[in-house]
Amino acid sequence: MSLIQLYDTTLRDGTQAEDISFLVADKIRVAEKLDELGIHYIEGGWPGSNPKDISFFREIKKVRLTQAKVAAFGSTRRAKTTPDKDNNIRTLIQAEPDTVTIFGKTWDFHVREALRISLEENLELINDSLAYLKNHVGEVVYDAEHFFDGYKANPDYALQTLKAAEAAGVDCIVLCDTNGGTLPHEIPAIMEKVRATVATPLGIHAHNDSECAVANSLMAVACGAVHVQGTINGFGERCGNANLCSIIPALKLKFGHECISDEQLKTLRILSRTIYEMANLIPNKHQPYVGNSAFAHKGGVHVSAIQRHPETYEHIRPELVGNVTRVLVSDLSGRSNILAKAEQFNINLDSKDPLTQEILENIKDLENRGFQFEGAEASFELLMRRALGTLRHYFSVIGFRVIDSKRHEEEKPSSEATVQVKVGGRIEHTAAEGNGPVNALDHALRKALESFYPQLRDVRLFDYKVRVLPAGKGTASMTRVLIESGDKTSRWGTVGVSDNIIDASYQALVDALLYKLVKDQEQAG
Ligand SMILES: CC(=O)SCCNC(=O)CCNC(=O)[C@H](O)C(C)(C)COP(=O)(O)OP(=O)(O)OC[C@H]1O[C@@H](n2cnc3c(N)ncnc32)[C@H](O)[C@@H]1OP(=O)(O)O
Ligand SMILES: CC(=O)C(=O)O
Repeated sequence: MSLIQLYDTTLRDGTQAEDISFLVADKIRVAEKLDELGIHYIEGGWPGSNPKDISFFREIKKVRLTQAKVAAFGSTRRAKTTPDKDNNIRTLIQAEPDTVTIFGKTWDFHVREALRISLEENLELINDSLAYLKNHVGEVVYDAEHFFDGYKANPDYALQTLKAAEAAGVDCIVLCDTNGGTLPHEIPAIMEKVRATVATPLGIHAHNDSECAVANSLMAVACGAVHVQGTINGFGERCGNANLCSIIPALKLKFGHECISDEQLKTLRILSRTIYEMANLIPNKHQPYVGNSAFAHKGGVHVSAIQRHPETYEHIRPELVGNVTRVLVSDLSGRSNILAKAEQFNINLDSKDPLTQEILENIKDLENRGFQFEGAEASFELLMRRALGTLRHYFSVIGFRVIDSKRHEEEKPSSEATVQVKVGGRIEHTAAEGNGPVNALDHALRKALESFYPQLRDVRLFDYKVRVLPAGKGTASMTRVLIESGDKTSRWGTVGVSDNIIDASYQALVDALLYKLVKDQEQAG
C-alpha cells in the first residue's frame, strides 16, 4: 500500500489548546521525540506570531533530526500589501524551514466577514502568496481553511480557491474541517469533486468538535488523501485535533498503509505519555490504543474469553503499540479475573480450589462496602496472600493516636502522631510530626518500622485520593482512601475504607508498607 505522509501539528495547533504551552526547550524535545516516532513533518509553530516560535526555528537547526522535515506555519498575505512586503510571509522565509504551510480562506462567508475583502481579491492573495513562497522555499503546503463548510455553502467558490492554490504550484492541498462539524458520511462525495477539480496531492486536517476528527481523517485517506495532519493525544484548539495516536495504528494495522516502522509503532504508548508529561497533563486512561484502560478487561465474561483467545475482546494485539493487556478485579469479576491476577502475582491458585470462589466472594463483599481494587492492586495481592495463608507476619500495629492542633488564629495547624508497633517480640513506640494528620501518621509508622526494615526508607507517597461514599439506608457515609506509593523501581496502589478518614488512610498506609516488604522479599527469592 502507498505511503501516507504524517504531518504533526502538536507544536502549533496543539498549543492552541487551553492549558497547553511549551517552552522552546520543550518544543525541541517534543520535535526529537516525533522524529524518533517516524513523523514525516513537524510543524514547529508560527514564526510571525511570537519570538518563542522564531527561536524554535533557530534552535531546531542545531538538532540532527533523522528524517522529519520541519514546517513553519502562517497565513496568506494581508490584503492591501504584496507578498514580498507582508511581514508574516517574510518571517516564514527567514525562519528557513524545510516546508512552509499557510492557510487561506475557502469559505465565501469568511472572506466577506473575517477578511472583509472581495471573493476575487481572496483568490489573488491565495495565488500570489503561494507562488511567492514557492519561489523561496523548497516545499509549500496549502491548508484550505474551512474547506468542508466552504464547499457546502458555495461549492464553486471553494473549488476556485483550490485551483488558485494549484496554479501557484503548491506541493499539497490540505482540506481542513476547521470548525470540526463535518461528519464522515459527507467526506466521500466532496472529495470526489475535489479530485475531479485538482490533481495536486490532497491532505486532511480535522478538528474534533463533533468527535469525528479521527473518523474524518481515515475516511479522507480512504477517499485518496495521502497526507494526514493531526496532533499527539489529539491536543488542539477547542475540542482538539485529529489524534495521531489513533490515526497511525489505524493506517498501519487496519489500512495496511506505510507510515512508520513496526518498531516505531511499538513506542507509540510511551511517546503519548511523554507528551502528556511535558504538557503537564494527566494521561487520559481511556484513550484508544495507548491509554491504560485501552486493553483493560473488567467483566468476568471478557476475562474468561481473552484467556482462551485475546482476540475475542481485543481489536489489535496491544504489544503492537507498546501497550499491555490488563485484568481488573471488581464486583463484576468472575473466577477468571482472580486466576489471571494470581498468575500475574506468581501465586499458585487452581480454578477448582474453593479458595478461588472464597476470594471472589470476599472481593464482592468488600466492593459492596466501598473498597475498590482497580487502582489498588497491591491491597488485592495482599488480600489474596492472606486468604492463601502465604503472607508472612512482618509487624502488627498495636495502636496509634493523631493530634491536630491550632492554638490561636494566626498559627498554622500542626499535626502529631504516635504509633506503637510490634515486630517479633519487640515493641516500638514512636512519635512524629507532619504537615497534616495523615502525613504525621505516615512519618510515625515508618519511623517505628524503619529500624526493623530499613528498606522502607525508599518508599515515597506519590498520590493520595479521598472519596466520600454516600451513606446507605441506616449507615453513615464512608470514606475511601486510595494511595499510590513507590520506590526506585515500581509504584503500587493501596486502599482503605472507613467512616473515619484517618482510619481509612491508616489502612491504605499499612498496606503500602507491607506490600513493599512482600515485594522485596519476592525479588530476593
Ligand atoms: C484555523 C487556524 O487555526 S489558523 C491559526 C490560528 N492561530 C493563531 O491565531 C495563533 C497565532 N496568531 C497570532 O499570534 C496573531 O493572531 C497574529 C500575529 C497572527 C496576528 O495578530 P494581529 O495582527 O494582531 O491580528 P489578529 O490576531 O486580530 O487577527 C486578525 C487579522 O488576521 C487576518 N487574517 C485572518 N486570516 C487570514 C488569512 N487567511 N490571510 C490573511 N490574513 C488573515 C484578518 O484579516 C485580520 O487582519 P486585519 O485586522 O488587518 O483585518
Ligand atoms: C489550518 C488549521 O489549523 C485549520 O483550518 O484548522
